[in-house]
Amino acid sequence: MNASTVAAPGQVRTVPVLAAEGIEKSYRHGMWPGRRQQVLRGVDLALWPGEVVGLVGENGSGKSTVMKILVGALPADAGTITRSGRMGYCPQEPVVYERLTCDEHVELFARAYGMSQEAERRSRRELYAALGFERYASTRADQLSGGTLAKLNLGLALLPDPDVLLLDEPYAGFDWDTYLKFWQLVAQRREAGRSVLIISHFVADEQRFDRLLDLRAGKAVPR
Ligand SMILES: Nc1ncnc2c1ncn2[C@@H]1O[C@H](COP(=O)(O)OP(=O)(O)OP(=O)(O)O)[C@@H](O)[C@H]1O
Repeated sequence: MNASTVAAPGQVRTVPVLAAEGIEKSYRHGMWPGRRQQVLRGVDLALWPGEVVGLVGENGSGKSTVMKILVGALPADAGTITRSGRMGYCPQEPVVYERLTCDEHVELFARAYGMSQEAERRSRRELYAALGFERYASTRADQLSGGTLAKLNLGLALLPDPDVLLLDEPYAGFDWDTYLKFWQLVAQRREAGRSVLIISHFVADEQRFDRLLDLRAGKAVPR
């Protein structure tokens, strides 16, 4: 697959914001060099502007491994990744600092992203409102519930308005109201031409996705 020439279904001459071709990955287990577990056996996928795609697979099928390779947090054994936009990544386990409040996290991440104070203020207001956790603005991370921590995790990935948002099991800890808010947010991003890749071991609402891929036997198979 060539990221610059392949057209999305129904689209002509668009460039994917993220493309993976022939991704392979194995992990070594134990001390013996021969004991390797081949997890990915040639994963191909492309994410187009304005698309919401689901990558679905059973526990242990390699979803988080794909995600980490896509964001560059883990090297692949073989294959290529092409990225053409700003990436936002929301890992399965929130990476936060226990002693910092939600507001302090936003400040820290906004500075790391190089955002202006005005952009930070606007983005913070929008995210707190969209996910409904403004009342926890001054609460330390170690005092947040699991669901609110998941909202902070998602909010921090969304802060710089990335072209591509990669979410690893994003709604596992959400209550129903937050689940619906989450999908509103995803729909807004799609309308704005942003792309979202969601990985999960289950998909309850297939119609909310533009496409689904099943991760099976180390490959991503269109459903
Ligand atoms: N760092 C590692 N070292 C060795 N094996 C690993 C490592 N990370 C993952 N694995 C193995 O690779 C396989 C795929 O793991 P991965 O976490 O990518 O799957 P997953 O589909 O995200 O699973 P889950 O749905 O349970 O989160 C599993 O068998 C796991 O034990």
